[in-house]
Amino acid sequence: MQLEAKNIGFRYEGGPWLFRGLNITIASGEIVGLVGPSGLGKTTLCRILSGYQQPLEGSVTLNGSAIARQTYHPVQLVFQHPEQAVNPRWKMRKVLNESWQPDPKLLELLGIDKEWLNRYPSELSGGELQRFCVARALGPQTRFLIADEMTTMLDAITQAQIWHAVLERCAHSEVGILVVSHDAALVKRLCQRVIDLREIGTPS
Ligand SMILES: Nc1ncnc2c1ncn2[C@@H]1O[C@H](COP(=O)(O)OP(=O)(O)OP(=O)(O)O)[C@@H](O)[C@H]1O
Repeated sequence: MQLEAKNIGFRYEGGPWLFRGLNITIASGEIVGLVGPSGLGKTTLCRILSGYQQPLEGSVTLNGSAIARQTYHPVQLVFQHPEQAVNPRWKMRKVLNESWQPDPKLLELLGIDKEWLNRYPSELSGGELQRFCVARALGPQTRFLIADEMTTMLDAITQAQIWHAVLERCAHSEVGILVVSHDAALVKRLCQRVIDLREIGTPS
């Protein structure tokens, strides 16, 4: 299976083109890095790949077909700020089970304490909350994971634990991963190949 962005272009209203004619392909089971200086459009590209934003030009397809918008999205995005990704009025049990019921083994792998399920998001640390966002994104229908600075805010131990869990799960189900990070060492350690946005986006 392939996630493919073809000839995509995007600009925010009134702003310059962030990229045009951009092509990127990720295959099942592949771990690809995406790097580039701040403000170039990495997060915007992640939002386009995962269906949160529509490109102004070009298309994003899965095995050549458009991705249905109404159903569980096979391209899941986890970004840097988990507190912005959850409903503050829901307890964590409801947040966790929003789109699928993660199995106990995954919760254990991610170090999710059962006691946290009865708390509200504001009663958890950023690292604890991010574990839930990762679990939520790894449903059986997930084919690609877009990790946009997913562990940037976290300490080294939490970062290692989360990536260990993600790599194990994704390898098992051949989920392809796009790792967006300013941490060059992390990208080098995790990724089979690395794309520099400066080399694929050609604003004009
Ligand atoms: N909703 C928006 N409306 C207008 N401009 C925006 C919006 N979101 C982002 N931008 C602008 O688009 C550009 C690209 O932003 P984006 O967050 O995609 O970059 P980035 O490469 O991910 O940056 P960083 O590495 O700092 O996270 C920036 O100049 C930003 O100010």
